[in-house]
Formats: sequence, C-alpha cells, structure tokens
Amino acid sequence: MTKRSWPAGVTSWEDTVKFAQLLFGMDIPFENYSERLPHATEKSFLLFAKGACAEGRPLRKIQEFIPKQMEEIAEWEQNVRGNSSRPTKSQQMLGRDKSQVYYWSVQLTRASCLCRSVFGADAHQKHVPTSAEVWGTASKFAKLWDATLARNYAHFQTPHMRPIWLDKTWQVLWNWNDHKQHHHIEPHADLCATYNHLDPIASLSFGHGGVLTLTSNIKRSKTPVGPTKMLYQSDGDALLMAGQFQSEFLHGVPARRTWSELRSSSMYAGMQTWEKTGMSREIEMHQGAVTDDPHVRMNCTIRWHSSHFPGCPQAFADPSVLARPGELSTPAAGSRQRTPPKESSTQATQPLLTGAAQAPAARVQEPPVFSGIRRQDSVDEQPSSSKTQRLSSLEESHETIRHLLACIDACVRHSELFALAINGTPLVGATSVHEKTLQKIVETVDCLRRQLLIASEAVQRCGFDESKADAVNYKALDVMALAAQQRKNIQRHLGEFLVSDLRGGGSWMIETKNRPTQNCLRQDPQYRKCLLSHHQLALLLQEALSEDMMRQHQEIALDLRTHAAVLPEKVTCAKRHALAKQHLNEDLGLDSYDVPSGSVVLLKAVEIGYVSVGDGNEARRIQTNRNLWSKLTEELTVAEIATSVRSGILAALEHLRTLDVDRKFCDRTTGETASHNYDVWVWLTTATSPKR
Ligand SMILES: O=C(O)CCC(=O)C(=O)O
Ligand SMILES: [Fe+2]
Repeated sequence: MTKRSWPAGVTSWEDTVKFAQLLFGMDIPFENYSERLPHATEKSFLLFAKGACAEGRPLRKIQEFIPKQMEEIAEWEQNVRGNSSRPTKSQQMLGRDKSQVYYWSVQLTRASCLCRSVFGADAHQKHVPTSAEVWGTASKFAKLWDATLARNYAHFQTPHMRPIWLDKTWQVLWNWNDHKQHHHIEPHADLCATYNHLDPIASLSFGHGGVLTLTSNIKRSKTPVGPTKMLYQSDGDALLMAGQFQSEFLHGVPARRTWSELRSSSMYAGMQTWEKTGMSREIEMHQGAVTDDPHVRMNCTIRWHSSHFPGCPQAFADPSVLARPGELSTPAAGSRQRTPPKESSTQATQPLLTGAAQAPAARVQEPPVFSGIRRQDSVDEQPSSSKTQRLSSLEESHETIRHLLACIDACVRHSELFALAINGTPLVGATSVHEKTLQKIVETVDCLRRQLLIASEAVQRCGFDESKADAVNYKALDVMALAAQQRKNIQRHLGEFLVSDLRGGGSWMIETKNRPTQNCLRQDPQYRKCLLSHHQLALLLQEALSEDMMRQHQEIALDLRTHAAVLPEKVTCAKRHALAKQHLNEDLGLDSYDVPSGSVVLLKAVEIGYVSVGDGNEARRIQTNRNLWSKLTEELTVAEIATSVRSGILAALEHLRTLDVDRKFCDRTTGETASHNYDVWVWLTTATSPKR
C-alpha cells in the first residue's frame, strides 16, 4: 500500500484523485492511466480527466488567456526594448543555435513569487517578470484559479484538512504549438530546482489534439530506450502526473508530421478507440492542410514552487515551509526541501514585534533587493598593470563589458531610491500625485531593465560563456515592478470601496506612525489585542469571514466552528493591567488569549505594524479606521463589507511581504524564528451569544 500524504502531498492514487477533485471539481470523471505507463510502478500516478477544461468548465478560460498573455508580453517587449524587430522572441523556445523555434511558451507565478525556472530553451526569457500580478491577463488567471479551487474545496467537507495547494505558489507554463510549423518537445522530465515530487503537475490541453509519448527513465541498459507508450489528448482534456512520475518517466510531445509513423508503431495498439480516431483525424488534417491558418494546440501545465530562489519575497512564506496549527503535523513523506521546525506548532510563523522593535539587528544577508546584477567574476575587478599589458583584443572587450556591467550594477543599486519613493507614497488614499509617482517608478524600472538587457546581450555577443550571461539578474527590478503594481492595485481597490463620509478622509484603512502600544479599547474592554502571523490572518479572511455571523452580531465576524484549524486555541496577545483602563498605552509585554475551537470570533480592528524601509527605524502601521463596522454598514451591504475587508487587507499584507523581500530589519540572525518584518495585530473577542 502506498503512503497517503494528503493534504500536504500526493503520494498515492487516493491523493491523486483528491487533487483532481480540487482542481477540476467532484463531477469530473477520471481514469486511472496506470496501465498506460511504460512500466508498472507503485510510486507514480497518471490520472486522465476527459473534458476537465472543456467548454462550460471554469478552467476553459485558460484557452483565451494563453494568446492574450502572449500578446501582452509582446507589447511590453516593444516598450522595454524600444523598436525591437523581434518583440516575440522572449516567448520562443529556441534550439541551441537559436534559430529553430521548438514552440512558444510563457511562464507565470502566483504573486508575490518572482521565481523563474530556466529549462534551457527559454534561457533568453529571463528578463520577463513572471509574477502574475504585473500582467493583466495573468491576474485574471490568478483570480480564476483561486476561485475555482476554493469552490471545489467547499465540496470537500474536511475543513481541518486544508490542502496546501490553496496557499502554495503555483507556477504555470503556457505553451502555444502550431502543428503546421512542426512544433514539438523532446522527451524530458518537468524537473527544476524548486520542484518537489509531493506536488503533482497538471497538464491541460486546448485546441487541436496532442500526442504525449512516455519513456521509462529507469536505465536497464546502456543503449537509450525510446518511448514505449503514447496517449492522445483532445481539446479540454487534462492529465495529472503525480508521485515519482518525473523521476520514473520522460514525456515528450512529437510533431504532428511524425504521427503517421507513430501510428504504425506498437504503441498505437494500446490506445483507446477515441484516441485512435482523434489521432487519425489530425493526421488527415495535416496531410490536407493547405491554407496559411495555423493548426494551434495549446497546453497549460500547472506546477508548484516548493522552494524559492534568493531574492524572492515568497522565500519564507510558503505553506510547506510554515507549520500550521493542527495541520502539517508531520511533513508529508518527509522530503520537503525546507521542513517545518519541529518545536511548537506556531513558531515558524511567529512574527516580529515591531511595536517592541529596538535597533535593527545585524543584517541577515547582503542587501540583495535593489541590486540588478550578480557578477560571478567580481573578485578581480581591477587587473594589475602587467596583466593589462597582456590583454588581447578579445580580453579587452571582455574588460569593457565587465566595466559596463559594473556601471549598470552601480546604477541599479542606486535604485534603492525607488524603495524610498514607494515608501514615501502613502499606502492608502489614492491621489493623482501618487499615481504619477508610481507610473514614474514603473517607467524607470523599464528603462533599467532595457539597459540590463542590452548589457546582457552584449555579454553574449562578446563570446562569454553561458554562465557569465547568467550573471545578469532581474529580480531586483521585478520586485520594484511588482511593488509599484501592488500599490496601484491597492489604491484602485480602496478607491472602489471608499466609504465616502468616513471622518478623516475616505478609506476604511489608514496609515499612521503612532506608537503601537495601546492595549485596551476604552469603549470595548472585552476586546483583546492579539498577535497573529501573516498566514493566520490571511487564512482567517479567506476561510472564516462569515456574512451570517456578521449579520447576527453586527460586527466583523469569523466563524471558527467549521474552520477550527485556522487559529490555535491560545493566541498571543498584549498583556493588560488588572485595571486595564488606567494603562491604556503602556506596553506590558505579552500574554495569551483563549480562543476555544468552535468559537465565533468578533473582530474590531486590524493593525499591521512594519518597519518601513528608508524611513529610519520608525515603525509605521496600517490599521482599520475606528468604528470600522458602523461606518462600513452605513455605505455597504454585508456581502460588500466582507469582500472589501478581505481583499483590502489581503492586498496590503501581500504588498508588505513584497517590500519585506530582504527582511532587512528583522531582529534575528537566521530565518527560522520569524517569518516577516512586520507584525499583525487584531482586536478580537469571542462571541458569547448572538445579539438578535
Ligand atoms: O504539451 C504537452 O502536452 C506537454 C507539455 C510539456 O511537457 C511541458 O511544457 O513541459
Ligand atoms: Fe513537460
């Protein structure tokens, strides 16, 4: 019997089925394709879901997104590269000589992740940001994906077993193939540095049919073996490759012109009738193809980042890294790249107390945030004079490039000024001035990106080997672009949900520099100021915000009766003096507050304190406006309040995580004991009996 790892991994057929239901819904029929694998195995799973993304299914939309996203990138390329003659180059998957186009592809990640896996044929794409939030189409995909999984998960009725993929960073690859241009992919495994076998890879097909060949990757002899199995996917079909599939097998996408040959191989016999029919129809189309219209097949693979590259804001934030109370009690199958700490259930998510933050501790790492170039050869920047004399002309040009890189590097380092500019723009309260500042930042980031790109291409033309070209790193610029976009989104979002007559101007969220030591609400002493992690507050807002309970209690309410695992039973809170009212603003340290499982919790206010970059070490806060609920109800319906509060706070949290990318002021020396550089306080009380 294979080990089950749900909800933190997929290592059995049962897990694979659950994963399919999470992605495609309960009503999708699926087949176990274990017989279709090149060799029998108990470790790998292949699930086929016919029509899982066909017309009428939510994920169908991806079919529209793929070409739109490609157009969006091509347009952006024209802006970044100026009047480049090949604005679509960064979507091509190129052969070694850079002339053959295997197929077209884009890579995207869930914000705030900035990681890009480089698979080889896409090495020239790395200046293109992957984070979905910086793209219009990809943002739509992100929303669709979250909503689809949340809706499917609602049918699971196992709220204490929240699957980690609801919170984990996805990575999608969108491929565009034209059968008439003989696009294809050689046999390969979808492995990369951030991949973990506990996360299945889903593959969705759109448009014309496709053949997938499978090859056993277990070496039995020295002679390489070719594919021994193949399958056909038609428009709207989906596959899940799970368990050890990527280690045990290779998969490939043969060009359609080779299909007639494949039809006469023994692999063909193992196909089902509908597959054979579909394949024959495509072969006929190929032979009869006369017009210039492409025969397009698109493919979307959904993968997961189990770890993140340095410089990514998600590096310390993924759910597989953070132990969650009541859930990831044992790291599934024990092989996560970063296993959760063994001690207390909440330790890894324990935030920093900015209220109590003293002087900044020694930096955890070199400040990587706004540096654009990582030079691999930075040790001997100044050649000795004797060495200089010996320089050949090739070496001289290398030297020129080195200086060029150093120059751009210095210039990008100064972009720390942008961090100041971003932080100087109030987080909430949209005005045209802020809009202009943000626009300027975006333009300047684009300009720096263009310079880096030119330099990087010059490096390659100069004959440096590939590892030197790899030295160019766009992550710093990606962070800035994402931060500016997030700020724009926050301001736009808060604008939409503006409560017009709130005293003090506009939004229900405000930003202050007050001392965050208040630990008792004068009017409502029953509320306790509790310390949560980013992850816990995000989960509460996503899972437990209850419109029914809000109506009953006339307060922002969280229903933990069905979501017991979201909060631990004891929550850290600010200590209060026995005579609480006399010590309203005194920091007395920490205490704990009981939140029995199955409670309904009322939430009066949220405060997120952070040490702002470039603003000395002064802690700032964003917080909900006083009398949040009564003001909101004057203007909004309960459903609108839930949406506004949920999306507003989540967006602000995500943005702070992005700005916190280098965790510069964290008061620890390793990344183990705190997850971020800002703290999250909520004023809450457990509801006793509903006010009716
Ligand atoms: O097109 C397909 O069916 C598979 C695509 C694939 O293997 C990949 O993008 O890695
Ligand atoms: Fe693949």
